[in-house]
Amino acid sequence: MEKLNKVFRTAQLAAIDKYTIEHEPVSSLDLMERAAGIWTDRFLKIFTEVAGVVVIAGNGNNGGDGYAIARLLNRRGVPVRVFRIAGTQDRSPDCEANYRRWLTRGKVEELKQADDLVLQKGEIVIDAIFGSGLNRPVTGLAARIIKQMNASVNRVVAVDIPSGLAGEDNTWNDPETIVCAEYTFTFQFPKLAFMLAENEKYVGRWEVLDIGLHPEIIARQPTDWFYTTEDTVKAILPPSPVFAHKGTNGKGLLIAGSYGMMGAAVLGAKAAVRSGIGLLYCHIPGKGIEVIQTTVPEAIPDPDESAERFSAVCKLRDYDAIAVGPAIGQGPETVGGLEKLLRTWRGTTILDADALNIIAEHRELLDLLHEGCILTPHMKEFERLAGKSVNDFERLNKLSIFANQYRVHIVLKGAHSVIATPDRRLFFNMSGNPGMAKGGAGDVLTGVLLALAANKLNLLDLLRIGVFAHGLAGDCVAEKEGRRGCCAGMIAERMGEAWKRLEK
Ligand SMILES: NC(=O)C1=CN([C@@H]2O[C@H](COP(=O)(O)OP(=O)(O)OC[C@H]3O[C@@H](n4cnc5c(N)ncnc54)[C@H](OP(=O)(O)O)[C@@H]3O)[C@@H](O)[C@H]2O)[C@H](O)CC1
Ligand SMILES: [K+]
Repeated sequence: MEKLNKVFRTAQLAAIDKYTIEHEPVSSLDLMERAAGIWTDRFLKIFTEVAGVVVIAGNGNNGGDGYAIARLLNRRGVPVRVFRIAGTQDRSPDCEANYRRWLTRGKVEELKQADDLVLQKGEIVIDAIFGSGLNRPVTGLAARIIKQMNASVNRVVAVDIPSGLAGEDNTWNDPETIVCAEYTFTFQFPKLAFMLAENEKYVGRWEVLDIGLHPEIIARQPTDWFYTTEDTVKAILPPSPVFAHKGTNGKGLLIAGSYGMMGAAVLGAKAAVRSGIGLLYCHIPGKGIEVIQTTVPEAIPDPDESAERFSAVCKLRDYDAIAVGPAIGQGPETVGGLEKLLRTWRGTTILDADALNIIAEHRELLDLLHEGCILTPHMKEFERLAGKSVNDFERLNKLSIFANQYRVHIVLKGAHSVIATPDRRLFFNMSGNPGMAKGGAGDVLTGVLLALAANKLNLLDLLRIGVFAHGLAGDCVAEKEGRRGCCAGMIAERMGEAWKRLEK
């Protein structure tokens, strides 16, 4: 059964805690103890040589976690120093309880000014000032202390969320007063802010720790944000049919390439034939036949009447899906060809690269989009379609509005590629690595998606599967060759390895 990996708004977390406390049942103090224990175990697994830690604790429950973590680390033999920020308000009840428990083992030093935070070489700072309860930008002494932490060379590890970072929208925030952590161990759910590239400098590497919040409330709480992991894909990937023949595995058409730009067609075709398509037709400019035949012999060339570019698909066979766009250019004949295709073909249509650039320039074509359309822009292509955004969070909003307005599915490609559905849900992808940020990687994705669409998977499933598998293939390349050496051709080559890992 598919496990829905949900991302909740931080405002929903208190209700999830409350339900767990009442229905498990468990006291809130014991829940905090459990969370701190799991956090401490994971911290010591990742940070194996810890000379000492400095916990900076706030007054809310994030601070409570901090005091509990201090005690648990101290019990495991780690030298611990604990600081609190002078002049702040009363501690929450669970924070107070853990503050007192800590005082039985050590002292709490007060930071009256930022300079009081003097860190020893090798000490790791554990940031437990603010967690998911942050509701305004950090100011005053706490802000100065955060700046001091960020200026130090010591490693910083955040409890739940870097202090000062809001879980979702940071448009109103002061970037100078957010902790820049090297690692964040977060409780139960990733926060939406972790998915946005602009917050990477604060969150660092992050991991979700399962602290056993109640499954009933997790299932019941509504959200329109989800994330896709290997488990998700394994659960939704249909098994290969035992009695398959090339007809049952679907027939797809890839419209790609122009004279001198045939690489995109080759990459897309290679990826498609390695992703389970039964029959792949490649619509390429007349002069491109030899290129395709020599590089992807599995593909059937469907040459355009034009020797140099895409102008029209003369014969629409009984395709199950069509992908159009990689390196087709934006000349007038090609614009005409795309328009005709959108008017005559209403099946699953993957629109990428130049197809999107053409639509952005010829906005009347937007009206030809239909529910079978999948748009796969990278950030710049999306901006051409929907306008500039002040930050990643605003772009995410624009993405979901655009998908809803035109009733299409969109994959916004990036570090955590995100799928937007017509009903305004967002699905963040968890595979892939920075080594994939290379020319041609998008063409490979188009080929993968075409193969899955030809297999007649529903659009949301095929996108979650395809985007994840593409990222996984990139991870397979990076594991063997390193990130620097990763290139699009290698990702296409390794699709088979990714599929093997995902198939049951
Ligand atoms: N289920 C879980 O994930 C668990 C999480 N735990 C931990 O609990 C925190 C959330 O704790 P909470 O007490 O709700 O919030 P904080 O610790 O983040 O903040 C405390 C208070 O600070 C005030 N606040 C907010 N913003 C600012 C600011 N910019 N400057 C100063 N003060 C600020 C605010 O109070 P106000 O009355 O002043 O508005 C906050 O209430 C979570 O992150 C986890 O670490 C549990 O330990 C286990 C279960
Ligand atoms: K924190």
